[in-house]
Amino acid sequence: MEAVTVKSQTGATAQIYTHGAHLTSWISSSGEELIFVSKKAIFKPPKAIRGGIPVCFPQFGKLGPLGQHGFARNSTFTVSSQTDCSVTLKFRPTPEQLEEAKFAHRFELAVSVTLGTNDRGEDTLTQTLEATNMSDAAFDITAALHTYFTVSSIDQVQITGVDNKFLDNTQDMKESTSEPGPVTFSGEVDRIYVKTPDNLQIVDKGKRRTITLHKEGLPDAVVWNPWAEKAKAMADFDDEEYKGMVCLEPALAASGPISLQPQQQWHAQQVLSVSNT
Ligand SMILES: O=P(O)(O)OC[C@H]1O[C@H](O)[C@H](O)[C@@H](O)[C@@H]1O
Repeated sequence: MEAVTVKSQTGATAQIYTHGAHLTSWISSSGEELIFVSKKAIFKPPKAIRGGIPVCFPQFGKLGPLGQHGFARNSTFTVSSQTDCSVTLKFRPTPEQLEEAKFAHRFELAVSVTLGTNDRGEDTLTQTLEATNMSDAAFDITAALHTYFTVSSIDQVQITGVDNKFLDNTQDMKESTSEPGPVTFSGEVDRIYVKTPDNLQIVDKGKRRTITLHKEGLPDAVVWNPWAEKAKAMADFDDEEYKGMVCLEPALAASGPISLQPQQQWHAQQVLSVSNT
């Protein structure tokens, strides 16, 4: 499978597969891998790669009639432009792909990844989505950047920025509440936090590292760790790997869908930055 590598001026790198415009690695300028990919991941289309950043589009999860997380992550993109530190990949489904996905509308989805630094000198990764409705009727979209972060140990991790109310996907999206304060992990977590602030953090005490996730156009945030039982049930995920990963996914999920009118464009992005504490 074809992949592109981009490099920042400070030596950070990222790898993006054309299959799904799927980012599978982001190595900081100090040489740390920040993204989790399962050692059992299957690199064979149309299967989505387990880990990295699957692009969920035009549907998040089961929030619509399509297959889980839509079909962009199962489809091959083409590289439309590239520089040393940036790449843009595009996907325009063919009539056959639309038929197979049972989706009636033509669209183009562009995914860009750009590496840089912010004004504090921290490594940044900016990932943008730009969708254009190329059909003559409106259609509904939900979406997510399903980001798998690698962590020292899940019991050393806290997610801050979300409040304590969420929809619990382990209980049919029941409205639930946790203790106030950061999210911690001691069992399966599969939650949609609706309309969160746009800055969220993954605080990894074990690695003494904080990743800040700034999102735009993606009002919700999904937090996921499958824990032991679900890990065992996934063929492309090793039984113990849940201890070394967490997903924090900026999403247009429960706040959606958005109706995209003919010729209308929709933009969204996440900017990840990393600091050592
Ligand atoms: O197995 P996948 O289709 O890649 O989905 C992996 C996970 O994605 C999201 O985080 C959902 O909230 C979970 O319910 C789902 O299990």
